[in-house]
Amino acid sequence: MRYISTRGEAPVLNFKEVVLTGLARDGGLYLPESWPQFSKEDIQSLAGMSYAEAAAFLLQPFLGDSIDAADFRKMTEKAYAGFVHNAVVPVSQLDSNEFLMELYHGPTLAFKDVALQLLGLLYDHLLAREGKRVTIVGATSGDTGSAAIEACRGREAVDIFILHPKGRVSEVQRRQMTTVLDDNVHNIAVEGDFDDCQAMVKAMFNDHDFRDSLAVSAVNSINWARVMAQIVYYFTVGVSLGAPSRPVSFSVPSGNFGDVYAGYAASKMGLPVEQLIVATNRNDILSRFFNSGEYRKSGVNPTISPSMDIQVSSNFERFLADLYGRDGGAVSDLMQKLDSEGGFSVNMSLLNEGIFSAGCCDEEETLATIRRTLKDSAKLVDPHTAVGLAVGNRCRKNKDIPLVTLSTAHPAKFPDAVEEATGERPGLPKHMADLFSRDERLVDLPNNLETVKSYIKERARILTEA
Ligand SMILES: Cc1ncc(COP(=O)(O)O)c(C=O)c1O
Ligand SMILES: N[C@@H](CCOP(=O)(O)O)C(=O)O
Repeated sequence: MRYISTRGEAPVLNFKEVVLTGLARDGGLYLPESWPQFSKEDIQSLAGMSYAEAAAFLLQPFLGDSIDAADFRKMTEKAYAGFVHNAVVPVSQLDSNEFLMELYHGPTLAFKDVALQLLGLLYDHLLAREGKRVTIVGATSGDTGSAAIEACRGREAVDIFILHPKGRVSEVQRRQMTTVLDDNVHNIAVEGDFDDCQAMVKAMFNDHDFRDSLAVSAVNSINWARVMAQIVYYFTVGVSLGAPSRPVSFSVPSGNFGDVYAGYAASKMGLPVEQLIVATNRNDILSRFFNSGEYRKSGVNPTISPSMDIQVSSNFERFLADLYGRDGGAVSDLMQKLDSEGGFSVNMSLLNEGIFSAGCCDEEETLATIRRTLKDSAKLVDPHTAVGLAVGNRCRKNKDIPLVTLSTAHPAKFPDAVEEATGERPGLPKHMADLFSRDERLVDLPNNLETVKSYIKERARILTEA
């Protein structure tokens, strides 16, 4: 499998290179040159497989000859061994044809673990073989950071620097990151919002001297391996609800457009998907786009679903690349317009035939949905999941087709919102019970690219131990 940049100007890479590279050198994102195809029989065969087996089976075509199949199979087994539920991603039923995909049974209680537990092992495997080291630089609105830190802590070949928007993640999310005291872990609280953090990370990749001297790599969904690993659960859950014999719809709480893009990839690979519903909080650039064709930035508003407080969605560029027939020049022009004019429009006729629908959910509806889900289905959900449930119900076109809402985080990560909605304060699981008494280590830095770069350069072992 070969990987090309959305902007068409960066070198074509193989899987190993794409995992270690992160953002393409032309500022674009890598994506596979073509989508692997799975027949009905292939998809049906997933029914008899464990999650780890299904992951190895579905992801094999993306690896090319970068990783031996038997080695990769061992990696998927190890990656998912730490999930507390044997099914890894179980499904629960809320109503007659409504389901929750429970993505929060990994070590940090959010869907990010599904991909990052595997990515940590991929780094080990690919770096050890060549005796290399990388400096990971990532941005988080709360969940990617802790999942990436958990996956990379203590790894000799990796230093990890995570930027989060100061005061804009939940206290549980912050502590999950800042109480990891391994020497290779660095937490930076930036005076700004998530978009500022993500823009700084991208700027570091676009500074070629900086990225080359530090061997900068990415744990955000700009790294293709992140999106790739997220494709698997659409298939396993789809099959458990009758695919490939009948289609399934998914409602996906969305911010950076990585998770829902993985669902789109699954449909391109052969999974029968009726609807992919993009559910946003009041940071609604994606919902506005799918309903009007206009993609236009506005300021980020803090909400009770803080991990989706995003207005510039990284993976949207991957979707644009497909929308424009992989025309790198057209994608570059649109991304340039986004920078210089704050937005752009696409012709609605390009979107009308697609499987996407979209909507947004305000704070009141989010709280009401948490409350109603507990009352009607005896299930406590987090605010991100509630956004998915509310919008999914509004945008659903056919009630005979199963609707699966992705439950992207455990309610205990957002205890204040859940308590406000229901009066119940969800407790942390045993392995995190002492989270609030652990020591924290982090640094506060201004929203200034050069200051953050200097901080990283002074600490990255690839430079200090050279
Ligand atoms: C709990 C939770 N739900 C939903 C999302 C949105 O996912 P994506 O950024 O892939 O659209 C995030 C952040 O990524 C998240 O942490
Ligand atoms: N919601 C995310 C934001 C980063 O998204 P990513 O999927 O690109 O890593 C978070 O919780 O950090």
